[in-house]
Amino acid sequence: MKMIIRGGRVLDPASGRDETADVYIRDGLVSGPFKADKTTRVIDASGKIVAPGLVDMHVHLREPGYEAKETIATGAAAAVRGGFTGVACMPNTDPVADNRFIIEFIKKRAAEADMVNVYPVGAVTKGSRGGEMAELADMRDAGAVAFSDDGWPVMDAGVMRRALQYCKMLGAVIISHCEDKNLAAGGVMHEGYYSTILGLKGIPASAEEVMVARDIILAAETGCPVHIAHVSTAGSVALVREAKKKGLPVTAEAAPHHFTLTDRAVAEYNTAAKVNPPLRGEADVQAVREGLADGTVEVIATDHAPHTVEEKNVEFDLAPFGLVGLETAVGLVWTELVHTGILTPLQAVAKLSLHPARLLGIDRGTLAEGGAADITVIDPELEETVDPQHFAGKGRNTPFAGRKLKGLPVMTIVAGKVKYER
Ligand SMILES: NC(=O)N[C@@H](CC(=O)O)C(=O)O
Ligand SMILES: [Zn+2]
Ligand SMILES: [Zn+2]
Repeated sequence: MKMIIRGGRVLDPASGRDETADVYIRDGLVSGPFKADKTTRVIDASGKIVAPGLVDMHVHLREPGYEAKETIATGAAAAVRGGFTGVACMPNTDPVADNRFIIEFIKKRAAEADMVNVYPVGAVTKGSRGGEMAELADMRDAGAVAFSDDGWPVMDAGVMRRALQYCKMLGAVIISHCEDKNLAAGGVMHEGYYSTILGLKGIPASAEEVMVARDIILAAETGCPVHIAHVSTAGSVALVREAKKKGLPVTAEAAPHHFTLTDRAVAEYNTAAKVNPPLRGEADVQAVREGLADGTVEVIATDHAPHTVEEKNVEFDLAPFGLVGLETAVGLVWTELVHTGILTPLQAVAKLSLHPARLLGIDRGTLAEGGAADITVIDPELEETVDPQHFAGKGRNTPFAGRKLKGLPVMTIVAGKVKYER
């Protein structure tokens, strides 16, 4: 199958390319120019952005074990509808992805779904219980792209230090869910004005920040890279910024909900706004935006965390943490960051494709000739009101229902095949 995507604004952050051009696809790869014949599909992309396929380095696909929330197939469908050609899935499944057999199972399921590239993340510790280290080398060998106990922190600094040293040897990054369990204990939302008003137990900013500081100290001491998942506070952004200034191997990601919403979204005890780390205050949201703008936060990742309606439809205290993000991410990035001038389109695309691909060490995130034809086409002017009933994923737990978004994915191409078309 041959394809020509004509006349779009081609953005390729790897080369800084930003120009109106045609993109050619042949045999699943980006190719040099050729003449269209009867077998060539020609797509008119005028007025649209043509970007390397977007990579979400932080999603929860829930399989094995929690198939009522999501499966690899439904998560993959949500991904392509959201403009993503690749997703890295977290190991907090049942059983936990802490050995090569689960990693292989995930890859097999992903191949059967034949929709999107799925990059499994292996657990740092057995069962993600924070004690004994998991079989990292074995999982790496089976295809784990990174390691994380996401959902839980690695509370024991000694274990974290040893895991970092291992991961450096393996050439894989550790993705750290920064949460001091003692400081966060029992909290269900951000500790601040709204937690007081609502009478809900708060999670202080310090619960995140002491762990970010610890991980930076360990990265400095060992020289091993650490990636901070879902940064949510002004203090975390400042710590990462300082670490980078010192040249330490520290990177960070932010989720759309953390650069868009404050803890005010919880005000009607809306469990769709219950997430970990929690939605923070105004100054935190501002700081995350500044961190994105100045390059401190180089990745945007959704932390797509589907739960069933039944699980979320309970008292706020009892509801699970997490919200779905795959199908609203591009719209939120464009509406909140690009149309507002915080990021250029090229910067936004870099944070959604090239940067996560580089961190995971995968051969994606560029439109260079000869590479896999994973491509996302975005209409920056297209508007839509979020309606969770239209989601391809199983989760309906979004705090963005009814919100108007401008800038949406209109075509998702994986290895030269159109997997989503609006
Ligand atoms: N973010 C969340 O609120 N929940 C995630 C776990 C996590 O990312 O820490 C989940 O698995 O549901
Ligand atoms: Zn987490
Ligand atoms: Zn997560």
